[in-house]
Amino acid sequence: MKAAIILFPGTNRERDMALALQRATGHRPPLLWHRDTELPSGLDLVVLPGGFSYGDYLRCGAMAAQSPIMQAVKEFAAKGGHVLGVCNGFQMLVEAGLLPGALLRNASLRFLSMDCHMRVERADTPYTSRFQRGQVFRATMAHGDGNYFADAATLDRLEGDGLVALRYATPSGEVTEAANRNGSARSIAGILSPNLRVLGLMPHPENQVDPEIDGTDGLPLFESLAGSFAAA
Ligand SMILES: NC(=O)CC[C@H](N)C(=O)O
Repeated sequence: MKAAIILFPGTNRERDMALALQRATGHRPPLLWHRDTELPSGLDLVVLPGGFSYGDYLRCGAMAAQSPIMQAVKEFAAKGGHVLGVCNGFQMLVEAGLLPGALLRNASLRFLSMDCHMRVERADTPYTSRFQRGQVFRATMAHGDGNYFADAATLDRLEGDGLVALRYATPSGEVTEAANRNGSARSIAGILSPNLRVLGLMPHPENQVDPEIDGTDGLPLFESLAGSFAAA
């Protein structure tokens, strides 16, 4: 799998993301600067990592979505390329119109830095094939604006088309209000594009990829990706 990670001013999770991808694929992806206008040829996956791009002034991700590289990312996605956005990267994907909805301020109006659990809603996607459907995994959330919002028609379409990839849940897999710490609509933690190739999620699976640091709950996501390209 040939992946690249895009760096914006204020991105801070690119190294963790590179290590997670390296763990799954055996090689370290290059970093691209947001002012680049082209993606390397033969790329399989573009990653928009977390952070505080442009200091979160305006809305999180709104300015990054206007960066020169985003035009190339949109073209890449339109041609069927895989794009993963985590946290600030998810915010960029919605700001760029690659995924629907918006990430509002957390319902508590507080920045949340804590572990959460997510339930895998479908395991037949390039990002989740190494999980079981209904499996719960732990990840770290660290965001001020992670409260997923979309109008009822959009939420119904996402649900009806099976595009809700991940939902906040208890460790035993129940979707409860208490498990949904940021107040997201329908407890949505991550959504997919209709072709299942663009995934945005708020928690950080790249935090849990090393048994010696904080376990490997997030590793199957990266292994799923690596596996889907190895099989291609
Ligand atoms: N860790 C992140 O990517 C945080 C995203 C964004 N800065 C927020 O606070 O919501």
